[in-house]
Amino acid sequence: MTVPQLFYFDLRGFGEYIRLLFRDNQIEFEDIRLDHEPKDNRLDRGLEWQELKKSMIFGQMPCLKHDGKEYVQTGAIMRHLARIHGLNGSDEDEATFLDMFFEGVRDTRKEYSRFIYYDSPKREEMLESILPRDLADFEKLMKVHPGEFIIGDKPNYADYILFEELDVYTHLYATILDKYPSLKAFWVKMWQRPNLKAYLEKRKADRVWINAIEKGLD
Ligand SMILES: N[C@@H](CCC(=O)N[C@@H](CS)C(=O)NCC(=O)O)C(=O)O
Repeated sequence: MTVPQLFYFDLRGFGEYIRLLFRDNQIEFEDIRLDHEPKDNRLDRGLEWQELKKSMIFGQMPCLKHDGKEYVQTGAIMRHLARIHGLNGSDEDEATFLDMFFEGVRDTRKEYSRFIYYDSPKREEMLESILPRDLADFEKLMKVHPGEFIIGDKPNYADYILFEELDVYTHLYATILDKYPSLKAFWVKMWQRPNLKAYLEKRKADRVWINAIEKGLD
């Protein structure tokens, strides 16, 4: 059994959900971060994205390589890891609930990406309309199952995307979670998890980008 290799840019982005899952569960992996700057495409370990892109199944990352196999598409990678590491709930119903959460959070992320890259929606629309609408939905869903996480007392795979995206939104507006007590408690709890804490603090100190530098976020 070899160590899985995660290929992604030197950003948080979609790759961060996978990194958080690995870190929190103390699963050894190689975090291969390619330089995302188009100006000089010299990449980590001499890899060059435009070159590597040609070998990627859909020409994009994240990509997980393990034991001679290649997995792409963020959701597929997360669910693959969820199934093999017991992070997919305890039955079909819970697994589907986690999928609903995952897809819902991704839909919000699509709006965020359009804001970041195309300035449409505008910041005001994100803060005054899109995020309040979506966060209220997540807050409601968060209460369906007892416990501090999406389901019960331990994170499953969808908890990592939820945590990452909530964290990104606090960079947009620091107190954005204050109106959503379950989401805020969850976000605080995740920050305190011992295996994540050290990584998150280092990430903060390293100022790893959240695809938002254009908007002056850090
Ligand atoms: N549907 C894919 C989308 C992946 C994607 O958009 N990857 C972007 C980075 S977040 C990428 O590789 N961009 C570089 C390129 O397209 O050349 C997924 O969910 O993983």
